[in-house]
Amino acid sequence: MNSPIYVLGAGSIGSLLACELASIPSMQNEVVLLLRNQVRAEQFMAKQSLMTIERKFEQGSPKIQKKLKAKYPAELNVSTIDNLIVTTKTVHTEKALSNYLPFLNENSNILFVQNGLGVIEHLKRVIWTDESKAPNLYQGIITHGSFQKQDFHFVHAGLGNLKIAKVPSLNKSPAINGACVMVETLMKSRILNTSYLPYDDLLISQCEKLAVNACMNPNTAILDCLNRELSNIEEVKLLFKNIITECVDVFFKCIPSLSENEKARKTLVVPRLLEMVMYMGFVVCGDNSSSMRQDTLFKRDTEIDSINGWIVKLAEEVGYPANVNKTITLLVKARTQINQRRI
Ligand SMILES: NC(=O)C1=CN([C@@H]2O[C@H](COP(=O)(O)OP(=O)(O)OC[C@H]3O[C@@H](n4cnc5c(N)ncnc54)[C@H](OP(=O)(O)O)[C@@H]3O)[C@@H](O)[C@H]2O)C=CC1
Ligand SMILES: CC(C)(CO)C(=O)C(=O)O
Repeated sequence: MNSPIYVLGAGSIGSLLACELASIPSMQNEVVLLLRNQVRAEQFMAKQSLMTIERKFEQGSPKIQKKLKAKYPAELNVSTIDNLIVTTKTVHTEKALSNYLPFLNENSNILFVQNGLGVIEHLKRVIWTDESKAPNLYQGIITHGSFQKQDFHFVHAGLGNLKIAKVPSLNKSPAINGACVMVETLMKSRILNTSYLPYDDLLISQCEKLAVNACMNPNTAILDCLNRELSNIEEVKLLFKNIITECVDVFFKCIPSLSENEKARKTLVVPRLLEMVMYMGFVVCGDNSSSMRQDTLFKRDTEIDSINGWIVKLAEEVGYPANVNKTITLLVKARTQINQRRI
């Protein structure tokens, strides 16, 4: 790798990716965290610039510690950022990215590893309006589970995978649509289990993950419960079925590339997605407190607008009444404000 990989969003997922990258021999001094401000940078330095990841899925929960470089906007002294991974929550993406736009150009590679949909489309509308000058954009879908134990100390609780695809661009030649060196480097990590897919295949996975998040995240936040507490309740199963039915209708009404895709037609079907949601939510991640419940408990804004809210937004554009997802979205926003008002 002849230029650093910057990680914007050194939280549960960003820190996991940064440490796994730093574990690759050729990358030891080539991973740079982009922290929010000088205070955060000083807090990291107070930890001797060590990031800790506990591998809970391995015998004895071994800790890996990596000494990482870290910068904040005012002290970044480079001409360009060639490779950037964005792992902020979706709701913070635009503001976080705004500090680094002067360093990004049409040759830069940006990988977004986030739940939900709509972020890249939004950034293309408000920042990269001329696609010929936009960076090479990649979308990542991650099923690893990670949570913060202490500042700059995270627990890699669930072993999963990372799927990546190049987001199609009208102005980029097909040659550029292959995996860049940053993606190839991520694929060298055994733990991350990274694969590079055609975009149409990734989009199907992204919709599957959205169905899981659209059911599990808001309802655990609204009802303030662990994932597994929603299991074996007929009313929850019916609610999930209604949420997923609206999601599937919107997928095929609003995303042309999906409606023309035979594989999508066979994969994104309600009964199959309902079983996947309950397996992922109640079994694989049953003991988790969902990221959205954690955000409401810690008085943080949630990603609801990129999940159920994105379904509602697309549905409104075609006059489809996604009333279940609309109600869920409103309830999460009410729960968020109730918690934020509490002393
Ligand atoms: N955690 C998980 O298990 C999973 C998460 N995901 C998805 O991955 C994405 C990231 O989630 P996760 O890692 O859990 O989120 P976290 O909240 O743990 O991390 C987000 C990080 O972004 C940082 N950040 C926010 N604004 C800025 C800014 N302006 N400049 C620099 N840094 C900033 C925060 O910094 P600070 O510490 O200073 O607030 C925080 O460390 C989300 O879309 C999530 O849904 C997907 C699958 C599983
Ligand atoms: C699958 C699930 C719901 C696991 O908690 C998740 O992705 C999240 O919490 O964001």
